[in-house]
Amino acid sequence: MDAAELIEDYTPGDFWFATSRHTIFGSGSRLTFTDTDVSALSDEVPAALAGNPGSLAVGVLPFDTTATPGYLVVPETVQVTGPAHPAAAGLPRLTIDGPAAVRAVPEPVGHVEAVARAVRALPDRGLRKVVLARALDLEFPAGVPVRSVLHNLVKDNPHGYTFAAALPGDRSLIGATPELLLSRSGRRVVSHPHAGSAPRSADPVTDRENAERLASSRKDHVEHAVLSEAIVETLRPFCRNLHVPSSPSLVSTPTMWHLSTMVTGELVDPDVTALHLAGALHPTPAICGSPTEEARQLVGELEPFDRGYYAGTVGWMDAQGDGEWAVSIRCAEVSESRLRLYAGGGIVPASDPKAELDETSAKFQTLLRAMGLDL
Ligand SMILES: C=C(O[C@@H]1C=C(C(=O)O)C=C[C@H]1O)C(=O)O
Repeated sequence: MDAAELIEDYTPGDFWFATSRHTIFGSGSRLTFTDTDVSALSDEVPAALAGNPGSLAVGVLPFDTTATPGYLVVPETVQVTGPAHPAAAGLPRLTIDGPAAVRAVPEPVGHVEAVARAVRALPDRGLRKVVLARALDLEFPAGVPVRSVLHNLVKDNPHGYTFAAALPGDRSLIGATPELLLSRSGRRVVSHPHAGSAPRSADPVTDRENAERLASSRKDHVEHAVLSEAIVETLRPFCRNLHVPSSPSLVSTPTMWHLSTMVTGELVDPDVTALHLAGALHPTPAICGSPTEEARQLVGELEPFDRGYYAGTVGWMDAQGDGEWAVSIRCAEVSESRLRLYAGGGIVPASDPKAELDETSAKFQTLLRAMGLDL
């Protein structure tokens, strides 16, 4: 069965991870690991996989790994097939009945105020960058049509990582992110951090202008450098031959332009697993800030909600320690009848609060489009 057909078998609770290389689909749970200690998970999961060469562990780490448990399962069955695209582009678009209610958390004006406070707080607290997010709560009294949303997300997103993962309490995390936190294949390690953003436009001239403005924006290059430096600093002790391009590249999703840097390296110790490296990198300044602890503190003061599994990581690891972990952004947490959608952006001293609000609105489009909504 190819991935475009496999998507029809998805039901909430399953694991779905589609990349341009392959599609991983896991069902049921043979073992479950849940812990607020990432280093404990990094020990327990490989130990449980050892001796089962074909087995995989799949799941999520939250934004705040000390407050919210990481959640990984060894599925009963795993199917690995080729990439969903190009076949998925030919899937029909599924119609989704609109939500009964939509609520912004905070209201847009509240996010503008929070960004303005963050801009003022940065120099006072010695921060180079902080990432602030907002949420949209959508109510679907007849139940969130998770499979249809995932189907449309897969159809719309040929690149990056389109995912659905089980969360504790019969909830799911669903989204399509462009950003790779970490992959490991044998000794080869890759991280593809993204920071610096501009919206896509249906008008090709405006679209090109947005891209060019981003490519030459000093503010966005500063925001990006804070991130790429942190990734390199964390990976350096683990790697030899770390390759870091001297300047970021312009990349796009169907809804956003970004600056990105493809970092590659070779592991010194081949026993260091993908999950261990992902845990060492997380939370990066793509979704938290720098310095990390001070930024996390400011996020807690300025955001009126718990991020849960947004701005964490989602992925898989096998018995050899290979795996892929994507940054869980452009995503929503789904329960029976409620979908909470999140979007954030990096704030540096040169950030403009209204532009930051617009950036989060543009980032919501990944999920809103998949639901056929124009909000
Ligand atoms: C935090 C998000 O995105 C991150 C923030 C970016 C930015 O500030 O420019 C760009 C890509 C992501 O690393 C999000 O989409 O919610």
